[in-house]
Amino acid sequence: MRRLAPVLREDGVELDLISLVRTILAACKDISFRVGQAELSGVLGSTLDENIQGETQKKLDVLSNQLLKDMLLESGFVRAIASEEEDFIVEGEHGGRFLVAFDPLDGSSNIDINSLTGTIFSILPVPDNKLAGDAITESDFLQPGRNQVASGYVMYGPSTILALTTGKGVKLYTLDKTHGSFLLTNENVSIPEETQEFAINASNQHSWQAPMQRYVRDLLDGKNGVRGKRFNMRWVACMVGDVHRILCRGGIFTYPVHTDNQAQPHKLRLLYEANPMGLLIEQAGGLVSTGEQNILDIQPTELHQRVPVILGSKQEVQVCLGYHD
Ligand SMILES: O=P(O)(O)OC[C@H]1O[C@](O)(COP(=O)(O)O)[C@@H](O)[C@@H]1O
Ligand SMILES: [Mg+2]
Ligand SMILES: [Mg+2]
Repeated sequence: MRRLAPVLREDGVELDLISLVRTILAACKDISFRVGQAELSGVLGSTLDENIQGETQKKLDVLSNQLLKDMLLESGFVRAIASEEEDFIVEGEHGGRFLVAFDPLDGSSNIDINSLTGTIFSILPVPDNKLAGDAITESDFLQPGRNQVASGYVMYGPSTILALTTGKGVKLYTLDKTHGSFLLTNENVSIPEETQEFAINASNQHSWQAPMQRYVRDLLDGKNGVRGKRFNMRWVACMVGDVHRILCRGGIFTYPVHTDNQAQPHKLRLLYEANPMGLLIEQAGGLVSTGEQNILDIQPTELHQRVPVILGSKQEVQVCLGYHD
């Protein structure tokens, strides 16, 4: 099986970007080890702190953030980082040509129950108008998802798996823990266009808007309803796990608008959840939307901006969007 770097070189990926991806993966290998050690290395449980989004930080959220932040900022390839666990951007070397936004540990509520978690990353170019010595500001990160030069996730499950796109399709790599290399295990991920599987947190049903209510009701009606087929439901409570399932066998995933929480009507974050996952899904032949527009076309206005998300198998997402027209 082939290793990551030669595969990326063959895809024509520039050397600095390959080195940057390898830096992210070095941190992820460390996170993977610590997730596996769990109770044995005292990393389970919460800290006494909250992040800027008002969520209690788990010890592994903080640890994973620190590992990624330190390794990226010392790498020389990264000009600045943005993270779910950092209130503001953090600047690195002045020479770096890339910006990295990441969710250091996705699916935090799964940490203490030994269930799926992951790291999500988005790599953006430093804007052309920035000279080598110029300070990077938050606005430099506010680029549409289409600008991403690469995105991916590392999933910490029974195997540690990397899903990566550099704009030429999506490839999966599995971490061989015997010698620490990510080896190519699927060179061309392709999401089936149709599906009979959906993922939504149904406990929020009371607060969905009318189109989503109608769409899910029709799914639940099964064979005798307007859809004429039975749908199955899955919910991992970790976006990485749900997106991974969709890359493997199709499906639709949505975290829609909540009408009962005006202060925070959306859950998922644009820069380090929706955009990187959006690029992966699109590159694998799927579709991503807020219900109104393609997620990758959104012009971000805030670092920790949240958006509604509908993604997955092309035809099923189109059906769902039909209810929103
Ligand atoms: O707990 P809920 O409401 O089902 O939400 C689950 C969603 O929240 C998230 O866990 C948010 O990610 P974090 O753990 O990084 O905050 C997603 O991964 C997942 O899809
Ligand atoms: Mg997350
Ligand atoms: Mg997180």
